Amino acid sequence: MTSSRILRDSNGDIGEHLRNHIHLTNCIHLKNHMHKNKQSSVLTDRSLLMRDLVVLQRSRSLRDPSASPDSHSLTLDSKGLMHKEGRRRSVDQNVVKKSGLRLSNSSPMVNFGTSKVTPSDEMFEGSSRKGYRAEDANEVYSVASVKSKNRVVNDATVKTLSDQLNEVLGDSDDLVSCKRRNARKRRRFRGTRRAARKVNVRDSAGNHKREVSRGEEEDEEEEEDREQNMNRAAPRNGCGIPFNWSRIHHRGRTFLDIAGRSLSCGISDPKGRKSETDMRMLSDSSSSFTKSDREAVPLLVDSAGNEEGWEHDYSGELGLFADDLLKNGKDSDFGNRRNARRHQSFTQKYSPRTFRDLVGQSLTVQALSNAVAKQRVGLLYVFHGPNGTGKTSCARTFARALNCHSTELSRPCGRCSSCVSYDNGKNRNIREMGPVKNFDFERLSDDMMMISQQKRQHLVFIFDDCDSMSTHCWNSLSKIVDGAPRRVAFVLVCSSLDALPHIVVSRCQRFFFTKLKDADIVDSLQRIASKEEIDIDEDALKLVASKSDGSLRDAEMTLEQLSLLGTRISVPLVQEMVGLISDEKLVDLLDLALSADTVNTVKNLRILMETGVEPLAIMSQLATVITDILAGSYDLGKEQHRRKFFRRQPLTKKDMEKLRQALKTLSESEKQLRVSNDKLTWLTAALLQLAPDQRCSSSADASFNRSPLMQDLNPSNKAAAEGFRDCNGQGLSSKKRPSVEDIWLAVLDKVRVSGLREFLYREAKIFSISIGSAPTVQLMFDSLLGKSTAESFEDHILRAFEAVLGSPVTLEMRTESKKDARNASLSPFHDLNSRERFRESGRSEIVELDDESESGMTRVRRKHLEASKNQNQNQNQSIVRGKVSLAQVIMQAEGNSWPKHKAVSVADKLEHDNLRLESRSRSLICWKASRSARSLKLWRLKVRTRRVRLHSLLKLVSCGNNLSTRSPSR
Ligand SMILES: Nc1ncnc2c1ncn2[C@@H]1O[C@H](COP(=O)(O)OP(=O)(O)OP(=O)(O)O)[C@@H](O)[C@H]1O
Ligand SMILES: [Zn+2]
Repeated sequence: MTSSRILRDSNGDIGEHLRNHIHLTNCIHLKNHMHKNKQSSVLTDRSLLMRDLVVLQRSRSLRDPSASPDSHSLTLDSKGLMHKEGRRRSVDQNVVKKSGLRLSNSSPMVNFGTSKVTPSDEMFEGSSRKGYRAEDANEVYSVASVKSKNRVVNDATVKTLSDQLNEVLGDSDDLVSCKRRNARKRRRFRGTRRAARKVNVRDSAGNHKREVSRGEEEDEEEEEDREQNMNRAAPRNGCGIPFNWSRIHHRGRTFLDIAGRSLSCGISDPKGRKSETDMRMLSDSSSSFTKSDREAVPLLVDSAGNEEGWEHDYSGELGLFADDLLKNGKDSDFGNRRNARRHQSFTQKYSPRTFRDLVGQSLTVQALSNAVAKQRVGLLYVFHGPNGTGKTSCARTFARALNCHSTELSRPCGRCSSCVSYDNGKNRNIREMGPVKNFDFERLSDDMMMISQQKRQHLVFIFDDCDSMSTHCWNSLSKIVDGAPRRVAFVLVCSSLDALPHIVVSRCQRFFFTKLKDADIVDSLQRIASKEEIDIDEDALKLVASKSDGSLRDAEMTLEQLSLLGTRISVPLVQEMVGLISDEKLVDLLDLALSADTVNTVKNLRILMETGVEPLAIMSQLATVITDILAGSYDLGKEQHRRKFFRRQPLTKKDMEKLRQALKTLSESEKQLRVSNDKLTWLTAALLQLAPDQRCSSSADASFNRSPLMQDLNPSNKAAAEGFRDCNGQGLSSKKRPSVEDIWLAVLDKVRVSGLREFLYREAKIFSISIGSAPTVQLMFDSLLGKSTAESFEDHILRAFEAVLGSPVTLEMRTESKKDARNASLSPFHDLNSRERFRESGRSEIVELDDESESGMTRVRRKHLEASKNQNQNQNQSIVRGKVSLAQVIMQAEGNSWPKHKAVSVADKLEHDNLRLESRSRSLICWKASRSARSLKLWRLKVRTRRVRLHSLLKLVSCGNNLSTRSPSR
């Protein structure tokens, strides 16, 4: 009953036609006829038929029932289905019986194929095929049936059609001549498969772009051209499905190949291919490639057939094509295909298909869609901009729009034959080249000529990552461009124009693809998340967006990764997944830094770094957190109790100002961090600068302030720094300024070996300490012997310094130069031992090395000088004799109310006597030391110095202003 319904075609002849196709392939064929006759009465049975076809198809994978006494005992995967679809099975039998073929009696299923072919079959098949030449198509099925009857199949392995095909191809080892045929067959088959593959490749994200080997493409083209010619010879009234669909399942021999190519199915298609729906089934019918394309068009499309529950129930080739078809059937931007057999990444699945789908590139989209609408198409386009912003997708959309046939819908419509053939990877008017070095443009001239004969068609070449093209390649492009006919366009895609030759770029319409705004990315992600039913917090989406740096592709990839976790996606989860530090930890770190807790800041930072997070990432996250706090969008309430700086809520105006300064410091340091090889040190230094008190003072001051020393020192020792002021003239609390002696005592205290401690106490003194990004300590010894003794304990000494200063230290040991020694002997203290001299020295001189490469992180050198007991009295002398900065002179001038002329003359003297203003760095070096030491020092400074910083110069100038404007009043 049902079978008769199936066979009843509105034209009355489909049943007859089907007799010619009792073969799996023809199930597909049959399906196509069903599809084509949508309006016919068969329509109502389509879904039923589809199930039948699936059953038929499955039967290919079954054990050959002829080997089994029970022809109806179906096994393996189709078993369940067969039980369920028992009625359908009888239908199939009827179909077969009605066809009146010489089929096996054992089971109708047998006739649709077997899973294993033996060499004897090969021979048999070879001979039986001979008969085919003289006979009509029916005979093929006779052959098939006889073949199946004679098969001895013991193999119960389920094989897909492609497996079987491969096997068939592999079987032909014995015949050399077969190999070539098979190779060709394989290629042809690959051609059909490529339709499927191409879609994937082209849809893929930029990183999976298709790389076309020209040679391969040419081969394919030649092959297709041949087919095209053959197909032209086929009867025009055929159904359009070349017979070689059957061929691939029949290990065709050479003559069959040829016959297959030239034979077209004999059924006429009364409705033709005019309707839009039918056009979707075919390839680009208006192009000259129509007929060759047609054969690779998947045949199993039917929206009615795509019922839930079995739409992906196909296996083997049928499944492959059905899957492709389902995919291609979706012409909207967001498909909702579920349970897809082959996984598509989000970037493939949600790749923009129309201009409307392109996010955040409105100007480009507007210009290009207008160019399409007004037919004002240029020859050369270049799409450039950051990665993952839609350049390639836009190029494809543009190419599709240029070739789209639709007059009603906005182009590209996704429905016309051109659009569909593109989706199937068969539109040869759109050529996409992956990153290529060389490309033979001259070979395109034929294609170009051809396109000029096709109406309303454009030949579009997309060169992805075109910056990889060689000079030769560019030259030939510019040559061909001059003579290119109308309706040819080249779209060059690259991230930067820099690598492209000007001669080409200047002839291009240039479209810059901006980084996408976070809001746009969030919107897109939200759409995907709801389509994919991903449970994700909005804040988490925002974080993903902000982390993807304007690249929607990156964002989509992250979302996909997160979706695999299978739980609700929250901010901390995202942070962990993308290697970010949780906000809580960041605020803790910020709190320590802002409250000048050096040791814990450094410790915490190290712990964070151990998780493998990048210093730059921490820095930018810190900046983000500060911005959030400033904007009031960060809730500090949660962990308030265990924090210092953030304990007070709400933050005062002063606190906010400190945060603002901290943000500024971080943003300045970020530039240095980017170019530095020692990012961690820079980050540490930057963090240590965040403490409010160090804004205009040096980082060293701050380091001292927060070093463990500060907790240990006896306040009475801290008087040494009294009178010192920072460059703004603001006095720093003496409590916060330990003397060098204090440091030395603390260090000695930390030395674990008591003999060593004694020895150092007697023999050594700190010559200088520079604290900043890379603290350096110079220890001075009285004798070479003392120095070499100390050197053998360098590790201990170093550890002691590091413990006190809270960061890695560079230790240099030296002996006093002869000159120093002579001076020392002349000095009133020469008879004192070093320790006593140390004590006597009293006050440190500070030299500011405002190294431009360390902008804002002024390195301070505390020098141990011969002290002057009467500071005022010996002021001039100490300036000249010691190492001082201009800033210090200014401070001194202010502190002592010098008259202007005195300050100026002292400054002048300084300039002449003491200053070395490095041309490149503006480092202010006040140096009074031996020539060799000086050159060493200068060399070290140069190493550290990178660029001139204007604002540092300005700072100097403003210091100078202070000197001249303030002093006169006194
Ligand atoms: N502007 C956009 N609109 C919509 N989707 C986008 C956009 N940009 C990127 N995407 C998503 O990212 C994927 C990759 O985009 P595409 O390859 O076009 O970017 P691209 O700029 O060419 O990148 P690349 O420079 O790395 O090749 C797309 O498939 C899409 O899912
Ligand atoms: Zn279209």
